[in-house]
Amino acid sequence: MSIRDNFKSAKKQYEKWGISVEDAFEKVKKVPVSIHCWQGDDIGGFEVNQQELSGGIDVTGNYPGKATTPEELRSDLEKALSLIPGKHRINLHAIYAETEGEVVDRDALEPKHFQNWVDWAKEHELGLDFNPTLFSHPMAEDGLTLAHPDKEVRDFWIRHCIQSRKIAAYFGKELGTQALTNIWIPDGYKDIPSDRLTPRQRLKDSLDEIFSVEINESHNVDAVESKLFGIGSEAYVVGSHEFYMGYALKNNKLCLLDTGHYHPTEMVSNKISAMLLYSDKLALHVSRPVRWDSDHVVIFDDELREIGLEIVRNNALDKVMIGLDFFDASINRVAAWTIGTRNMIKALLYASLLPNEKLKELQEKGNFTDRLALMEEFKTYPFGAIWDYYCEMQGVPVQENWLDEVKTYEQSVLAKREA
Ligand SMILES: C[C@H](O)[C@H](O)[C@@H](O)C(=O)CO
Ligand SMILES: [Mn+2]
Repeated sequence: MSIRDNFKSAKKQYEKWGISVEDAFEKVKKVPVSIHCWQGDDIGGFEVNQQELSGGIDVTGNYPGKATTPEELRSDLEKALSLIPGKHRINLHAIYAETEGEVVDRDALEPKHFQNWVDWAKEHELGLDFNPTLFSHPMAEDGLTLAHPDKEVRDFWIRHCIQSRKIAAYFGKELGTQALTNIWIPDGYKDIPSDRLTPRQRLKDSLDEIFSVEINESHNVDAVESKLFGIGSEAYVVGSHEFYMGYALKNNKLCLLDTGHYHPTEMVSNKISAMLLYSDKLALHVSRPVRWDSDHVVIFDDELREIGLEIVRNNALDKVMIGLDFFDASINRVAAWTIGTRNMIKALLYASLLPNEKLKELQEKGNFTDRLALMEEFKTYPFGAIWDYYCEMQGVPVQENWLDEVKTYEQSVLAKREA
């Protein structure tokens, strides 16, 4: 049977429940996923004085073919994008600036240092998002940045964040699509602090200073990303969830929830509806923590499906800004992007093909037997045939056929790069 024949027969099964597959396609097709550039080079970046990765995050693996220039990274992204259905965004970190061999410190970065990215994004009709990089830098050596006791250090990072927002606003203006600037800082302590309040007070003051600079909101929106712990900040993280949730609500900023930044049994899917009751928008870093914030490639697992469901059934596709954040250097990096991003989109399509209204109704009536039965049965509905047809319609490889393209790219491009 052809992809189309499989699709036609699968579609009938969903239609039994009044589910329009075409409507689901239309809905999902419009959702941009912000694809993080840093999977392509293990968060190395292109600074002239490149520093070791710091900030309590780690990339493991040494798969050959890592991008070492902006051109290589963009070429790898293009390859991945050609295998992913839909139109998406690319998420940059400040360390991906191109300064033509000149040493430009982070607090002096300007939009012009990202002009190549903007030109490339225009050419490929992509939106761009941005992150100031408050790690892998001598000024972040002791693991403290915006909450540092030394005002000179704080001021340096405040300037960097202000510049970052200006860069993102430039992206938004040039590309005609609002950029998201997400601030994540590593600040914390390895061991039990004797004062939790003072660093948090300093972080609050630093953020106030950063956001006191007015930026055109139609070009840029700001988010703050919390974390539970990192390597070297096991006992205390200044920017905890409660800290940023309070800050974001009070100051009209977006909370960014990274799925790897909570206690292992605490699920981001369970937070979305609660947070959307109090803020119009929310941002995500979809990742896969394996026992810790390990940033494994996103797979089509229970939590990803649940995140998709929470976004879809609460009509929040335009309220939740979906970004990815994983980095695996033990596998082909183009494949990593392709797997993780296809899975994210797959989860949204899966969620759009559930009888969500009926399931809500069953819950309201207290009919938990039917609710569970249907939710379980739908897991083995012929979703694969629908997904395959969606990929075909979107002009990207069906099933694992994309892997052949990655292998060809590996042989013809990645394998020729210097180790
Ligand atoms: C590159 C990092 O993953 C990113 O800046 C941050 O979002 C994070 O999740 C740190 O754990
Ligand atoms: Mn993150």
